[in-house]
Amino acid sequence: YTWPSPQYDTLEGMLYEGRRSDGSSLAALVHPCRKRSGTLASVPAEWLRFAFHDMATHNADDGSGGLDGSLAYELGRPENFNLGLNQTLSDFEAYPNKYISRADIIAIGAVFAVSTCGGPTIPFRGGRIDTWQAGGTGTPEPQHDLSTLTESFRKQGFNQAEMIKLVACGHTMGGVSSADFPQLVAPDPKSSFPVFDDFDTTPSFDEKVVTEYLDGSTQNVLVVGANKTLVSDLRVFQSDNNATVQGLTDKSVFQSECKTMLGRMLEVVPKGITFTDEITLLPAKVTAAQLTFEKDQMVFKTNFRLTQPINQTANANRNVTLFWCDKNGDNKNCAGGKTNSALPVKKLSDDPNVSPITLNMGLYFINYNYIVPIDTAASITKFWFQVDENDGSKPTTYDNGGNGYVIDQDQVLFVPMLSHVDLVQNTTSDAQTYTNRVGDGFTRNYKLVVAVRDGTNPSRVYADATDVAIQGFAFPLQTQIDFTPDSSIPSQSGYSFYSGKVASAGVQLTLDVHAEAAGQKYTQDFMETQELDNTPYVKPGPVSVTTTTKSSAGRMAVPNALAAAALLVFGAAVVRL
Ligand code: HEM
Repeated sequence: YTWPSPQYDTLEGMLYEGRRSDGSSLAALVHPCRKRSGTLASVPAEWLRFAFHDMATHNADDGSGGLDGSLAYELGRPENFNLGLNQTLSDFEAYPNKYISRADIIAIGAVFAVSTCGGPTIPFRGGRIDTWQAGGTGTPEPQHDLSTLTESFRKQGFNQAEMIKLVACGHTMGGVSSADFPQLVAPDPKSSFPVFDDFDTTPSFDEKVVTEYLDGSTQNVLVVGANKTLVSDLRVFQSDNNATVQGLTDKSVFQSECKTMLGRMLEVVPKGITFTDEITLLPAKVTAAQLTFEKDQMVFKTNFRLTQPINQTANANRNVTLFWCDKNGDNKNCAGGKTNSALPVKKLSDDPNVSPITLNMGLYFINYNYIVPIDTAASITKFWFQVDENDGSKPTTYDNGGNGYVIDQDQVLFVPMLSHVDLVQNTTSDAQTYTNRVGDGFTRNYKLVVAVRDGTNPSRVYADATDVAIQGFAFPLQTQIDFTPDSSIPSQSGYSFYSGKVASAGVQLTLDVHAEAAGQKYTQDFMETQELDNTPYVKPGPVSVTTTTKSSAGRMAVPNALAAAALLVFGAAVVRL
């Protein structure tokens, strides 16, 4: 792993922090093994079933279908009539973006669902690609006979024993609803909510579905229901004389078989898709690195995330220091032996419940936030971190494998604090000009500002704008915005400002900002727009400049401790002005 790996970084964040960067949490919708308010339906069961039904239209014979988000357009089919599937769709709407497809969100949802209810942690790889239309058919239904069911699973890529395992692993959570199958579950005339008959006696992800079936105590209506046409679990489980289910009664075998089978299920995708590597937790992670302007000052903002075992507090004496080198001038790339450094402006500890996956690993996160002023003439070329526990042990340097975390350009910079969004109802004439909107929602009208470094002389300043997080999984926004010089914003410290406009019905617009100049293209990738001029302003922290006596250019000779005698420490104002 080398930073930046934007797709990996984004998927890792969603999986292990369970939320978008603005804090909006996907994991909190399902964790801890939640029931929905009102219906008291099992949210994890609904999410797991959603993944199964999206996948189930895969056809191994021609490689079509699979986990591709097509279920969003198939909810009108009888096999998908279910309130839970519709609610799950709206649970997921706000989370996909340029780097996390809707289908990846569906898979992550299934991983969370299993894990938060005591099931195994299913390994996750990303890279699924979305479709924006309904796909083929073939989802199994309870009235299907055994050969139809077996054929349906064969097309999904599973043999008979695997079918049995998958059904057992799926039907350990949730149950059958009187709203959908009144022939199996009698509605309660006194209640406005449907009645759920659970598949087994526990809401958790466990082997009870199998052991209760085998010991004859099961209340699973797909086994013991009065309507014998609809008892598909009985047909499936006994199709090999119970041999496969008998192999699933042990707790740890059930967990490990389901980990394998559900892991495979989540990787049934249309042909031609290349998965990422398995997304494993990054023990030390740089997030939200951005060079921008805030209140007439160029600033560099970033966050450094460390893990901490639950039940252990982080060492209170620990110093986590951000270091960086100038990009221009005498001290270019720290060649003059001078290194800039700063301590965090904020330290935030995450709740261990941030994601069921991280919780199950026994970890939580500590985030060190940095905001430092950058002199525009000197600018910044790369940064790194040093963690000093101040307990006599050697400090640890995190420098991206030796090269530092490189900021590859300062020619074009997105300026969230000067950008603005207005939320307008779709009925207003302003929104009518925007064709890609959903009937009943809102449109966000954005005014976006970028700073262009003087001397760049761009022939074009523009952004690729993407918004996939749209209500009802409407066709996503993928468009280009042109930016033009904006004389209403005074230029400052060698930068001039450009602005552009876009409208989106979604809630997660991101921008890849570009400036083209003299055959060069400068890009700031994946800039988020959730906070814009509502970004809370935090004054940049003080900067120190440390001078090392022996600094070999190119190699990062990090001073051992800021307090070491050889170092000269100044306040920012002293050094920079
Ligand atoms: C023979 C294949 C299958 C059939 C015929 C089948 C049928 C059903 C039926 C009729 C329901 C009740 C739905 C309702 O009340 O609206 C249900 C629920 C459920 N199914 Fe399946 N299913 C099959 C396989 C699977 C698989 C392979 C999984 C996942 C791995 C799965 C996961 C679930 C879950 C989690 C629920 C509970 C949903 C809730 O409580 O909201 N099913 N299934």
